[in-house]
Order: sequence, then structure tokens, then C-alpha cells
Amino acid sequence: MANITVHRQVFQINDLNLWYGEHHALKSINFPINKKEVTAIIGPSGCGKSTFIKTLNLMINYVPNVRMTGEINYNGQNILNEKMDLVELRKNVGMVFQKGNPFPQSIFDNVAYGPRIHGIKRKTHLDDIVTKSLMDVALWDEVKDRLDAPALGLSGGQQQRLCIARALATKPDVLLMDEPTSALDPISTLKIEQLILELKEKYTIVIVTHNMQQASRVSDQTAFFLMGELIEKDSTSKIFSNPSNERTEGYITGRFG
Ligand SMILES: Nc1ncnc2c1ncn2[C@@H]1O[C@H](COP(=O)(O)OP(=O)(O)OP(=O)(O)O)[C@@H](O)[C@H]1O
Repeated sequence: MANITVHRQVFQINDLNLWYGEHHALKSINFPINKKEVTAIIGPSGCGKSTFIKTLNLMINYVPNVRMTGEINYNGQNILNEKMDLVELRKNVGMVFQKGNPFPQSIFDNVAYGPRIHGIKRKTHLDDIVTKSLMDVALWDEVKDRLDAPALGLSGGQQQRLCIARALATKPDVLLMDEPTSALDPISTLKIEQLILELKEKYTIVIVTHNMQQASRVSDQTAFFLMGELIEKDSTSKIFSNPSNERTEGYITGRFG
């Protein structure tokens, strides 16, 4: 029988340290991220949440004077290895930011952007990808009659769903979301949360959030960061009902942060 290794973890982070110049922003982080689960990263401002999520597809490499040690194993391969193909990595590990940031192009071209970069040119193929990606984020019905209209004409919540569709169009297996609803109204926020719950059937999702209700609503695992350290990571129900560390409890009960 073939020797097949099944990775339940998409990422395994081992002893990850990160410095911005002299500032030690991530301190010896050890962290498995499970496949097809939602992992929430919580913690007070400046604790390293955004820094951490940006290491997972090496968007952090765009920041000058960053140094890292340790390992970030993605499907068994250490992405800190110099030979890593970053275009391929970011195709597989997509990212959505705080504010929807569509390109100043049409709705169609925004979603087709990634597939085109990866060499898909045939119109019918692009049509299929764009339709499916927009359906996946429940935006299709709202935009199907105006795919050639500028994406910047959409509402904030629609722009954020469009950016999720743009990330999905390259068929990633991980979706990183850095405070994806912090600029949205409550109804748009609920739509994104509903979407996250649907997307986890197919994707592994890591979400940074300041909103603890949101973490408890959408995530399976929660990790609490404080001053660059991972204080505790556990199932979301355990973190919010009976955390092991008193600093986690202090944060989730609102005693600090
Ligand atoms: N480009 C940078 N250069 C230097 N220091 C940085 C840089 N980006 C972040 N830092 C510092 O690293 C630490 C972690 O920042 P990070 O943005 O990851 O925190 P965060 O938990 O995401 O905060 P917030 O919730 O406010 O977004 C902070 O002390 C921050 O000032």
C-alpha cells in the first residue's frame, strides 16, 4: 500500500521569533493550525496578531528590517526556507485585510486578477471562476447584472465580500483574515461571519479579531497573544468558558486590553 501521510495540521509553527529592527515582536511561538477549522487570534492592541498572521504567507517580507528565526511549516514544508516560491505560496494562502481594498477596476477584473496572473486566459474559463467565486461569497445575485461596473462603486460590505471572492479565485487552501469586519456595519459583519462558517467546509481560516463575540461565534480554536507571546491556545469553547491561564481570563473578562 502507498505510504500516504495525512496532515491534520496545515501549519505547524515551531519556535518562531520575529524582530522589527531591535524590537522583539513575536517570542518563541509554537502553534499548530488545523485543517478546515477556523482559528481566531485575539489579544490587546500591539500584541503581535497582525504580525503573526502576516508571517503565514510571508506578506511580512514587505516590511523592511524584519528578521525571523524558527520554522513555519506549511503542509510539511518550511516556508522560511530561502527556496520558497512566494507566488505559489500566496496563491495557496490567500489574505483579506481590514478594509476591503478592491483594485480600481471592474468587479469582473478584480476576481479574474489572480487567475490571469496564474496564466488562465480563456474567457469561458475566467467566466466560470468569477461566477463561482462570487457565488461562494454570496455576492453573485447582487452583482451579476453589473460585472463590468467599477468595484469601487460597491458598498463597504460588498467590497469586503468581493475581496474574499478575489482571494478564493486562485483556489487557495488557507484564507487569512486580518480584522475583516472592523470597518463594517453590524449587518455586513453578520454576513461575513455567516460566510466564514460556510467557507470552513472547504478552507482553513485564520482570523485576527478584536471582537471576542466574533471569535466565539466563528472559530473552533482560539489563540491568545500578549506582548508577542502566545499565552494560550485551545478550543474556543474552553478559552471562553474555562481558560487555563489567568492572563487569558483577565483579557476575555475585560479586566485589561
Ligand atoms: N513595521 C513595523 N516596524 C516596527 N515595529 C512594528 C511594525 N509593525 C508592528 N510593529 C510593532 O510590533 C508590535 C506588534 O504589532 P502588531 O501590528 O502585530 O500588533 P496587533 O496585535 O496586530 O495590534 P492591533 O490590534 O493594534 O492591530 C507592536 O509593538 C508594533 O508597534
